[in-house]
Amino acid sequence: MNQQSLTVTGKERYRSGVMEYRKMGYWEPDYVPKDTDIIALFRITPQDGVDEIEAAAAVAGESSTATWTVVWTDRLTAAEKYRAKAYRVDPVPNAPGSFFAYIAYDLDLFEPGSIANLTASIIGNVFGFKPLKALRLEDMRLPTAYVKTFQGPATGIVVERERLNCFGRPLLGATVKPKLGLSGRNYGRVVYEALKGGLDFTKDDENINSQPFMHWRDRFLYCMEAVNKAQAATGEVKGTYLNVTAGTMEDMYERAEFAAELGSCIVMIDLVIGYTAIQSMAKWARRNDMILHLHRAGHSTYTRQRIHGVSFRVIAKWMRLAGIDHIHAGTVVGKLEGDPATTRGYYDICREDHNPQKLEHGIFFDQPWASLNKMMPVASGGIHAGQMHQLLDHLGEDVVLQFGGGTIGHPMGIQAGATANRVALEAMIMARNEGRDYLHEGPEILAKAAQSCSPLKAALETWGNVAFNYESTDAPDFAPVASVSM
Ligand SMILES: O=C(COP(=O)(O)O)[C@H](O)[C@H](O)COP(=O)(O)O
Ligand SMILES: [Mg+2]
Repeated sequence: MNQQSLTVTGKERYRSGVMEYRKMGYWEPDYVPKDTDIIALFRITPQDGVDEIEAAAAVAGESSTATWTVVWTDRLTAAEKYRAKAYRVDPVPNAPGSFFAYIAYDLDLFEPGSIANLTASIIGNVFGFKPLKALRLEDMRLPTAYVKTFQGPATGIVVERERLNCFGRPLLGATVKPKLGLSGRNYGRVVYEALKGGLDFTKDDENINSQPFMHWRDRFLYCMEAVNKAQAATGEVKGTYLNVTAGTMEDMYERAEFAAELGSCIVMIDLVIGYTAIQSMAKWARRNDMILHLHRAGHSTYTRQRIHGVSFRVIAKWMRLAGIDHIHAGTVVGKLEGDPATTRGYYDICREDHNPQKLEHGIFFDQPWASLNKMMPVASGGIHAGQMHQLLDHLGEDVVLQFGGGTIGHPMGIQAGATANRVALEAMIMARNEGRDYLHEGPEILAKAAQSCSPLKAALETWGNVAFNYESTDAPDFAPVASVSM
């Protein structure tokens, strides 16, 4: 592999016509990234006959200053500085035809505090570029100087726990089911039963907005009545994520304001509303002392395949910058995609002050978070009480465990479903706190707790053996290798 600089200099560089990207200055193997540079790691799969260095240089070019031909107007700018620089290309181990390309971008290329601006460069035109068969954004290093231009999570894990008065255990939630079709009053009944039975939160599903069968105001009114009644009945702080996703920003603000007026401690949005709308809602949430929950609806359309799209670890980083408090981050054991090591990487991005490089979890760079609040990961999608030991082991304590079908589908009713989950969780936390090997003794711990809790007994009988054992499509297909330090 040619690791020499090929950049053409002097008068020749600006001769009109087409010049390879690597000759235009987008391939600089000697470049040492500055502390303030943004670094992107792409997995590139060039078309047959396109060499990897040219492909990497093209990605650097098309995601920064270049077009397909030489333009003399470059000379009116600090072009050497503004050009993104591909500085390292490694073959992906065990994946012939794929390469990791490291590209550094000067901080000046980006507007402070704007995910929209960042993404317009990094995942803009370049993903449709013909010389590439496929392109995947695997990871990014966001420098402190850039991180500090964002607000970060509106509330954060510490303050969320203080507001909820809940410490030392994962939070418990449930998604109201069926996803669509319930009237406001029946919907509120589901919320009340689930909260009264022992959950901390219930939530709207991603596609509940304001449909003919239940307009949003009805939902909010019945849900908050249920929250207030459940709080009075249990003496605990409860919440329900009111989904304020709507067709316009104005509608979302109107819904969020009504939620605040009714005393809700949390509102919810879907990833599909877009980065700018997400940032606006995060600012609103900070101004209004509101926890902001994000459902990642839509992400699998571009995060799931190893060779093309954007890794969810990058989306998680962008969302921490943008100001989300809760983010769906996978369950490992549930019904949706989730390789254990890769998922662990996502959770670390949400919850650590600083992420050290950890290739085995898909973390390619040291990532400082520069005092931005932490995001609470949410585990949701096909989980049930019988998996409590595995969930605690994989996901830790600062997480919302969210059982939709696994609460509402309980044979003895919704309250019983909630109680089964609360008892299973508390039994597991007690075992952990007593120093027991709860992962291996898990089934035994649950069986013992079920002896004095008939809802848990019924949950284990109904779902105890349900598992979703499929091969992951997003586990690394390469053995992690020690990387060269930058
Ligand atoms: O409705 C559910 C889960 O319902 P149930 O608990 O009945 O399966 C959520 O939309 C998924 O969590 C989304 O997936 P993810 O959290 O992975 O984004
Ligand atoms: Mg859902």
